[in-house]
Amino acid sequence: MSVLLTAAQMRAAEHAGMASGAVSGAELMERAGQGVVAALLKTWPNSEVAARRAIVLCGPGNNGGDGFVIARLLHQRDWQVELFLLGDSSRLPADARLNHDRWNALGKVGALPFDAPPRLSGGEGVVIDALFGTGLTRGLGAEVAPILARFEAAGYADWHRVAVDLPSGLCADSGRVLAAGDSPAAVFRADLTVSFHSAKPGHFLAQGPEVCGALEVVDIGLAAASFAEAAELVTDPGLPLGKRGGHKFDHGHALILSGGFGRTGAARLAARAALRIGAGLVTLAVPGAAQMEVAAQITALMMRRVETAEALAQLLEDRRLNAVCLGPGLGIERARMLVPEALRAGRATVLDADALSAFAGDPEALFTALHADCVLTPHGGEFARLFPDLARHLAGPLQSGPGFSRIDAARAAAARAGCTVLLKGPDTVIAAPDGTVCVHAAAYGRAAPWLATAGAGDVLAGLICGLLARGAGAYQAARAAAFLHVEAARCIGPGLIAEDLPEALPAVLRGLGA
Ligand SMILES: NC(=O)C1=CN([C@@H]2O[C@H](COP(=O)(O)OP(=O)(O)OC[C@H]3O[C@@H](n4cnc5c(N)ncnc54)[C@H](OP(=O)(O)O)[C@@H]3O)[C@@H](O)[C@H]2O)[C@@H](O)CC1
Ligand SMILES: [K+]
Repeated sequence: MSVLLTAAQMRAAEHAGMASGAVSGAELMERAGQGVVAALLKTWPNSEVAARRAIVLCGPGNNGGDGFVIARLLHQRDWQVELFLLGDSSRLPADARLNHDRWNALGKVGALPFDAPPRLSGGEGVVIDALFGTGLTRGLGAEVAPILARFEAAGYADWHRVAVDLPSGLCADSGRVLAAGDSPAAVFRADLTVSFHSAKPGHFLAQGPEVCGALEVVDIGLAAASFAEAAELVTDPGLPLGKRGGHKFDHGHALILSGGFGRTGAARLAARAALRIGAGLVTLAVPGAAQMEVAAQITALMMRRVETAEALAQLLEDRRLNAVCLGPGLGIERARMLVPEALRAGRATVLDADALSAFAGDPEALFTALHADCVLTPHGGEFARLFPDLARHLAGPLQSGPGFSRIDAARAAAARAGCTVLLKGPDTVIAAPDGTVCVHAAAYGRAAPWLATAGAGDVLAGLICGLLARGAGAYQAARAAAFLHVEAARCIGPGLIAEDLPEALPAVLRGLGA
């Protein structure tokens, strides 16, 4: 299992490693530098042959210390290296100071901010950003921002940009770019970010993937420390998805509530996803006026007429209906009427879209009715309607680090709601009320930009409902569905529309050995 370590957790892992006597700070720094050089040469093998020139920007802490190691290692490979330090070398922390002195025996230490733009003769090269890593506490102000801006100039267009641990300016915990007062937020825009031991939440959340470029995490010999509160990075479904025989009734019966005439498509998409992910039976609950429309569109799906809360209560007397999904295309009025009744019935329940927005005026009424087997699947806007205070914390400029993150927001929301919350986005966060949390990022090798399409959210809700019907717990169902949703999108690729997602599931499941 991969975990994402915050700056504080990373420091604790480092201290534990050093306190055990297994490794020294200087050794960790040496391995960090070696890891960056190895990743750099793996990414651009030609630069080893052709360019062999680097500008290294070092900051006043241990991130800068890594920069001194990188400069020395590249120098040993006959690279032309120019190095610049922000701050006073006598105030560097011990390991950084050691590596400063080792570099100083080989080459010059220029001062930052520099008077003249550094320029290694001719052609392209590599800029190494070792200004700030996990110790960044505030935005890059008037002293540092112009240094980075210099490398945005046309003369550096062909240069490769490598960030050490994190692009300077990016908050390790939240993936947000820190602001310095009213100045525009500044950040190093990397082509490659090389981090150590474990990825940080900031590599996957918010602006992280956009400014990190590619991400490599290198081993520096720290033992895997376990942090109960660390977020997991989702890289698998986490559930057995195969069917081991049995009758259709052994795989659950999902009930998807549909909206009225002309608004049934979203529920049909959700229902199709629930069926494809293996719910034994799926029934659409439809108002009378939409029955003809739905009947003309379905085959394996079943349909029941549900006009009122009483009709829903009656239907749910059938205990075989073990999972319910409300929201996609439901309509605000119908949601207000049906959601309380569905929650009263105590089934595993997914609430999405209109089922969330219906409670914008009175989120407390929803929180009181929810129970532990529920999953809320808000996107950013719906989240802000139910948790306006948490959304406000996420919005606007971040003035000091470590910053409030989508992990913090989803965790607080789940605790307040008393159920699983899946905060949707390319950086989806799923949190359980006990604080368990994971990040599912459609980023780097798993980017799925075509998933930003109408109806994709309805399919996600249907996948969760289908997995709930099959007996998965709320958190596990949401986690697995987020993974499968992106796998299905990646399976189709460009041109994807929401209808394709359920149809891609057989190939995805086959690929997973289900
Ligand atoms: N943990 C590990 O296992 C390993 C860690 N390693 C490396 O260490 C890095 C963490 O080092 P770190 O803790 O020294 O912090 P770092 O990011 O260098 O910055 C701290 C300095 O910056 C300053 N400062 C902050 N914000 C500022 C601003 N906006 N503008 C100006 N100054 C600002 C801050 O000043 P202060 O806030 O104290 O006033 C302080 O002086 C980590 O990212 C990794 O690269 C590796 O060697 C291998 C093992
Ligand atoms: K950096």
